[in-house]
Amino acid sequence: MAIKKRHSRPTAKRRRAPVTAQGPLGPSVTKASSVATSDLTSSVFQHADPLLALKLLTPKDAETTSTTSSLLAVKGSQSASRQKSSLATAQLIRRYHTLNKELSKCLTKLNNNAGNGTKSELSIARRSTPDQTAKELSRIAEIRKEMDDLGGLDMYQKASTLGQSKQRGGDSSKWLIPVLESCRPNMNKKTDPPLRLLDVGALSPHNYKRYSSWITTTPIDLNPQDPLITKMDFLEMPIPPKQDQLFDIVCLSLVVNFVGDPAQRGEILRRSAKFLVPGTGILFLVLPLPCIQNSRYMDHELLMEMMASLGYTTLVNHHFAKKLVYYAFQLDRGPGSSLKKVQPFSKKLRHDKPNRNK
Ligand SMILES: C[S@@+](CC[C@H](N)C(=O)[O-])C[C@H]1O[C@@H](n2cnc3c(N)ncnc32)[C@H](O)[C@@H]1O
Repeated sequence: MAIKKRHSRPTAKRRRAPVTAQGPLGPSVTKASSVATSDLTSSVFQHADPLLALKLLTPKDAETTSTTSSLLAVKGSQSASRQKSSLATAQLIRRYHTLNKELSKCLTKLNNNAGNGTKSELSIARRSTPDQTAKELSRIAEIRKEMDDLGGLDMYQKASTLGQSKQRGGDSSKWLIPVLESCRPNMNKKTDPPLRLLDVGALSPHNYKRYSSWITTTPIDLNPQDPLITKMDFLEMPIPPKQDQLFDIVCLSLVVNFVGDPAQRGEILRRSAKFLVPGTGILFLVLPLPCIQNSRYMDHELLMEMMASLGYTTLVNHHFAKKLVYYAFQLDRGPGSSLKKVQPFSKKLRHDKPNRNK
């Protein structure tokens, strides 16, 4: 189904935003076994189950979410000093993303080798030798070590917080607010029930605080940087069982691109629809501009098709800024209507240009 464009672009006021955090949702985090990482002994590599071997390679005190985000949330065990220059923070963020993606690829391969992949993945995996598995494990240990040396997820988040500081242009909520206002022109912000916003991957619990009279926020993150943020993996967050527990807004600001595994990226988008009120719910999606404008495989039109297949048939608004792209989609699926099985979108070359990202 084609996406309809609804509103013209609002004039976003440049404000830093803040909010009300809601109660705990119940963490879904497990600790991985605490065995030294650097000790890559051949006995580990010879382990019959590569996933078990991987656990043995998990750094001491590393925190992981259970299955879905697997071992991506490596927490820095060393206190690296806070990087101040914007170049340094940008470099750190970029390197962390690259490592995260490579780590996901290695983990997927191992998972397939352990017999947990799809049919076609498994047939490829069956051809991999113990040597290849050992190589994979060794590379995973190297990646983890580098992530840890960088300061882990914690340092990545601190760098990202710097990236959203006032001096660097503020956080992305300032674009969303006028969009929400345009969606609810008749809302009485003082007397109407507040809009419920789920902020996934929140670095601060205060992004919408300024609007707390009409927006109530539930901030969650894999590794909360503030006690008001609930420690929660969105991929494991229980889907609200009742209609009146659904959210009016789900915010995925720079979260989808953070996730290294393409299947998990898709799952995050697919899941978002299950948390929203059908008919009025808004998905706020923020991505780095190159993900849409400089990719060989993805562009604005394909994203529209994918989102429409999930029920997001109205593009309420979008904005291509210098570095980021902002989307507000409305979940149009009516109450009670079930989604047809979504056809998979296979990886197809759309822009065969040498300077485009792979
Ligand atoms: C680049 S930061 C984005 C922060 C903020 N939303 C912003 O716009 O600046 C990505 C955050 O997403 C979080 N994240 C990634 N996957 C997640 C998941 N499955 N559940 C919850 N948080 C997740 C990471 O822990 C990280 O803090």
